[in-house]
This record gives sequence, C-alpha cells and structure tokens, in this order.
Amino acid sequence: MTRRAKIVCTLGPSTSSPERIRALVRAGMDVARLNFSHGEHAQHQRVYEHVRAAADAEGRAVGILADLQGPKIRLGRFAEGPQMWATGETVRITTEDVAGTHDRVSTTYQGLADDVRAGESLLVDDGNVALEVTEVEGRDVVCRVVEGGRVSDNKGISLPGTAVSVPAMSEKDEADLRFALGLRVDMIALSFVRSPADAELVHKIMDEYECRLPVIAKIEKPEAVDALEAIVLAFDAIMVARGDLGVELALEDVPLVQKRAVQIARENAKPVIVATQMLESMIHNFRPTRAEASDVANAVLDGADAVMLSGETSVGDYPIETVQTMSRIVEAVEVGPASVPAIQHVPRTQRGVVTTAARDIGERLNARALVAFTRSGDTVRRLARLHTRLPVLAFTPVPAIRSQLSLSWGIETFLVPWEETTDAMIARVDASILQIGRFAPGELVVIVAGSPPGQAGKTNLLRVHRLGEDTR
Ligand SMILES: Nc1ncnc2c1ncn2[C@@H]1O[C@H](COP(=O)(O)OP(=O)(O)OP(=O)(O)O)[C@@H](O)[C@H]1O
Ligand SMILES: CC(=O)C(=O)O
Ligand SMILES: [K+]
Ligand SMILES: [Mg+2]
Repeated sequence: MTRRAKIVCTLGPSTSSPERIRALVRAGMDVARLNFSHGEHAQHQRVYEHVRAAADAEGRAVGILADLQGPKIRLGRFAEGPQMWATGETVRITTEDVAGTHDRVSTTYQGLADDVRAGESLLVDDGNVALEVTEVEGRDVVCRVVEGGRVSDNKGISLPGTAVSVPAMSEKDEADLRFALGLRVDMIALSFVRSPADAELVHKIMDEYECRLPVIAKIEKPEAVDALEAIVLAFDAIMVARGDLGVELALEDVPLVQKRAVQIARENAKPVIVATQMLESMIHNFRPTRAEASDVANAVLDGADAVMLSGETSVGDYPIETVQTMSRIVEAVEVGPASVPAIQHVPRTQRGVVTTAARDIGERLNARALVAFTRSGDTVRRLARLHTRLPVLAFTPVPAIRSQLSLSWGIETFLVPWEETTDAMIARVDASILQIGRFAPGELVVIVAGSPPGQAGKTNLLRVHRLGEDTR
C-alpha cells in the first residue's frame, strides 16, 4: 500500500530550481508551500510555475499553498548580514526605518514602542534569542540580551504575555493575497489567526475575484487555542504551527494542543497539518534524530492529514533526502498495527452518515476501494477523516478540487469529464478505475456520490459495485 498521510514542503532557496522541484515531486511532495514571509513575488511566481510543470510531467496532483505572513512582528534587515547578539549586550529595536547594524535594527511593527514596557520579554526567531526590555526611548525599544544568538533579516519577534494590537491582515498580506489569487494557487494559509472572524477578511478579498479558495487557519496564538472549535468551523482547514505556538504558549503545552487540534479538525471533516521542526536536524544532517522520527510517526498516529517540512526543504542541505525520509517514516507507521483514534461523535448529517456507512460496508465486504464522485470535495473529506485501510479514490470534473484534495489524508484524486446522469457517472468511474490498472474486472468497490450529479451538496447514493459490470 502507498503512503496515506500527505507531505507539505516549504520551498525556498534550496528548492527553487526546476530540477530540485521535480525531484521533490518524485520524492513525494503532495503540497508545495510558498512562504510569503520571505522572498519576492517574482521568485514565488517562478517557483509556482516550476511546481505546476513538475506535477504535470510526473502526472501527480500537487497542491500549491500560499502562506501569508499575517500580523507577525519581525526584525527589519541588517545592512551587513547576520549578526551575533551576545548575552549581556544592549541592542535597540526601532520603529524608524533604518538599515540595521549590530546595535540597532528596525522592526516591521510600528506600534512596538507603544505596546511594550520595561521588564517584558521579546523572543526572536522562535525563541532562539531572548531579550528583556530595559526602557523605551522615543521610537527605540532598548533591550538587554538575556539569551544570545545569531539574528538575521526578517526574523520573527514574539511578545509572550503582551496583547498586541496589530490588525489580522497587514497591507502586505492583502497585496500578497491578491498576488496569490492572481497566480491561481490552490489554498491560502493565514498566520496568527486570533478569531473566527479573521476568515472574513480573506473571504472579502477573494469575493472581489469571485474565487473562494480554502483558507487554512494557522494555530499559533493562545487566542486561537482558546477558540479552537469556532476557528475550525469558520475556516476550511487548520495548521498546528508549532514554531510560533511554542513561544506564544508554554512549550510544554504544544503536544496536547496538537492532539486536541487534530481531533477537533477531524470531527469537523476539516484537514489538519502538523508543522515545524519535524525533521529539523536534517537541515544540516543526512539523518534525523530518533526523536524527530518519532515526532513524525506520532503526528500520523494522532490522525493528521499532512505533515509539513519548513527549513528542512526551504534552506536545508538535504531537501530531497528529507522528503524521502519523512515518506519512509510515514509508510512504516501506516503498515504497522497502531491505529488513529476513531471519530468520537456519531455523524448525523446526510454526508456524514452515508460516508460512514460506505466505510463500514466496504471494510466488511472486503471491497478493494471506496470511490467518491465529487464536485466540492466535501464528501471526500468526510471519507478521509475515517482513516480507512481501504484505498479512497476520488473522481472530480473540477481541476481545482483535485489540487485541494492533495492535502487530505489517503485520497487519490482523478480528473474525469462531467456527466449528466447517474448511470453515465457510474460508467465513467468504472472505466476510469479499470484504466488505473491496479484493479480488475469483477472486483468490488463501494461508490458514494450525489444523484443526480448536478446537485452540489447532496450525497445520497451508496452503491456496491462490481468493476466492469453493466449498471443500467
Ligand atoms: N525565500 C527565502 N529567502 C531567504 N531566506 C529564506 C527564504 N525562505 C526561507 N528563508 C530562511 O529560512 C528559514 C526557514 O524558512 P521557512 O520558510 O521554513 O520559515 P518558517 O520558519 O516556517 O516561517 P517564518 O520565518 O515565517 O516563521 C527562515 O526563517 C528564513 O531565515
Ligand atoms: C509554520 C509556522 O508558521 C510556525 O510553525 O510558526
Ligand atoms: K508565513
Ligand atoms: Mg508561524
């Protein structure tokens, strides 16, 4: 059996060439993440085109995710490259637009000097460097370095314990979103989501383009953890963004937040990505630590749809090997005896009931696959959350849905022409499955779909079907 949990790869300087991107696709990248916290639009556009070309050349569905920076407070640029801030030194972070030096560097957040007080702590680069505010002098925040380390352009600054007043989408985020919609990416991620209402800001801009793409809420603020279920309902998917989560919250809270977030997402049939530092040591090493291998395995066992690579593939020395390694770890867990937790509620929606029944029938009859014909992808997401051992084949006439389903656990998606009638649809699915070559005439599959095919949102057909059999 092939790998079921999906792999998201952040693209960056290590993986910008057409050859590297093609190799990533071959190694198993299911979703490419364009991180709008870094890089220029022109770079993202080139990478976008390389991903589409590589996916076509390899005949694989690869989704493209645009990750918006969101209201993250960042350092500006250093005129002379990365700097070492030694413990005990004094450094200044200013809201003036200056070329950064060792002693004084700008920040993207104009309100910083107003929001912080002496004695508060600032954490740079996911907590790798810790500062304590000693005083605020006009537009400069004067800090003592408490934990020294290396700092460089655009590194993030967290203010644990300070409720900052930044808006959910900056001007840059809006411009990046418009650019990403123009590129025709497949999904958008919004960073530092604090409230379910944050989704509306993204939707409003999408509506100008008449283009509603799935929006992923990145869970990385205490406010989001507190409103988890409402955020899952308001968004189309979530990402457990453990990098910022681990500095915004106590580090030791991250593992249980991860488990709770994964389960809530699954109960609501929304895809969930577990992200950050999964194989971190592979940025510079050929092999991961055993702890990292276990982390990937445990995210799969929690029931994540996808696991994500960040620096490992964007700036790492072994991007292709990292994807291969992650893929092997996932496969090893999936063939093993351990299983993910069951869905805890009994589904009551028509789609929920029909898809659960399809799973039960398919597993008990030892069918070869569950098959869905879908226009919105929702039926398929309800099958995905069940984590059945049976292959799940999704057929859709909508190319964008095929790309979106690249994020959902265990789903293989195929494009088929639109069919007007139920009979024609079943005949089409039948022929397509036989064409794949893995299944033989006479084998059993369970089909779910809406009938007649025109009505979106109506999953009402469940059919036990022998491949090759005339259905009329
Ligand atoms: N396109 C790029 N150009 C220059 N440096 C980059 C680029 N992409 C990533 N980097 C560097 O590599 C590091 C890891 O990249 P990645 O995109 O995985 O960031 P991240 O940690 O997920 O996100 P963020 O920096 O937004 O918190 C970044 O912090 C940055 O220093
Ligand atoms: C992915 C991300 O933004 C984080 O882990 O913080
Ligand atoms: K980002
Ligand atoms: Mg983050």
